[in-house]
Amino acid sequence: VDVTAKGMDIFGKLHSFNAVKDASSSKHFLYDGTRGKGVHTFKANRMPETSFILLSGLLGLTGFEVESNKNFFYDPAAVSAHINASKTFDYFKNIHGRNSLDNNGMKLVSTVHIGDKWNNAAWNGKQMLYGDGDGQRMISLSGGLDVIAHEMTHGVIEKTTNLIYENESGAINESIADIFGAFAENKTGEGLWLLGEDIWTPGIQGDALRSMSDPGSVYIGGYTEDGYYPDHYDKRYLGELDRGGVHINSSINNKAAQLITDGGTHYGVTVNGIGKARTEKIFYRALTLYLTPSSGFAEMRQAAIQAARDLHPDRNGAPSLEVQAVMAAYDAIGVY
Ligand SMILES: Cc1cccc(C(=O)O)c1OC(=O)C1CC1
Ligand SMILES: [Zn+2]
Repeated sequence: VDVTAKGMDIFGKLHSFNAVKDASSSKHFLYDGTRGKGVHTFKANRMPETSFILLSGLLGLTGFEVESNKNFFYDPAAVSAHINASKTFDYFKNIHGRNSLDNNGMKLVSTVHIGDKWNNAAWNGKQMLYGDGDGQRMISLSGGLDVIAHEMTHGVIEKTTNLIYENESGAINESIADIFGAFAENKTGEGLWLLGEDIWTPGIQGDALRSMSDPGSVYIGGYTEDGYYPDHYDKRYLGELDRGGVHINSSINNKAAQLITDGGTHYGVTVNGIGKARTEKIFYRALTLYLTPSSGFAEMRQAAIQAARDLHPDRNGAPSLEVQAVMAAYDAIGVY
């Protein structure tokens, strides 16, 4: 039976959400049967991430049902994961007409409290996994809507283009996940372009895991020449760490997405922005129609231009403002 349940998220905010009451008992489950084939959130009781990922892959282990007291859930990390998975489901449904990750209502399974102070979140090919963070560098990752939408977008990518998760195609994979992570969170102001800001270093304000608008403002140490995330193709990381820099070079394409949206001048190239509503449709169409598993930066440029041209055709032989913005943005990051 679908009931309305309540619970606090990791920031102490109270939410009402759909849950299910077991017909034969008064037990409630964090299962929302109203979105696709369901949004179901579990807990892993700090099972080591290696064994959880192994058992999840081998036996389809998802963890344990989250306890409730009648219809009140008192596991904030689980409530956060449940709320944010529902919000991301709604984003893909309402904005892109996509019914869950596989466009066939696929059940959204999340498991929180994986590992001990695990500073990670991951999509393991079947579900979302969240660590609690160590409390210094990160807090419970399920509290970041952009993190959750990032993980779920890895699921969408797998079910569509399935960009190979290494080197340039891996960087495009990561960038697409950041782009829809940011757009699903849909914050106004600077927060829009920050990733993980809500769950990153609780002791420091204004910083984040990554910045899409100013990648070079985030220090990552010895991975890159100057120790900062790259904001131009000529500054890309060419080593083999991080599977060929998938979380590093993603910042280059992230900058292009931010320029297409907001406009701006980058390395002397000026882009006239076209706003979020048109940019997110261009990237969704590029992902689902034009990218291929081995697509790198050059193919990303062509896919975005083609998607923009489909949605905003040339007029009297001249490219539309949207196509011009895409071309200029990729010029600005040095991808021709
Ligand atoms: C925190 C984290 C660690 C390792 C991999 C990922 C991953 O999913 O690639 C990850 O999640 C993110 O990057 C989200 C956006 C903040
Ligand atoms: Zn990722």
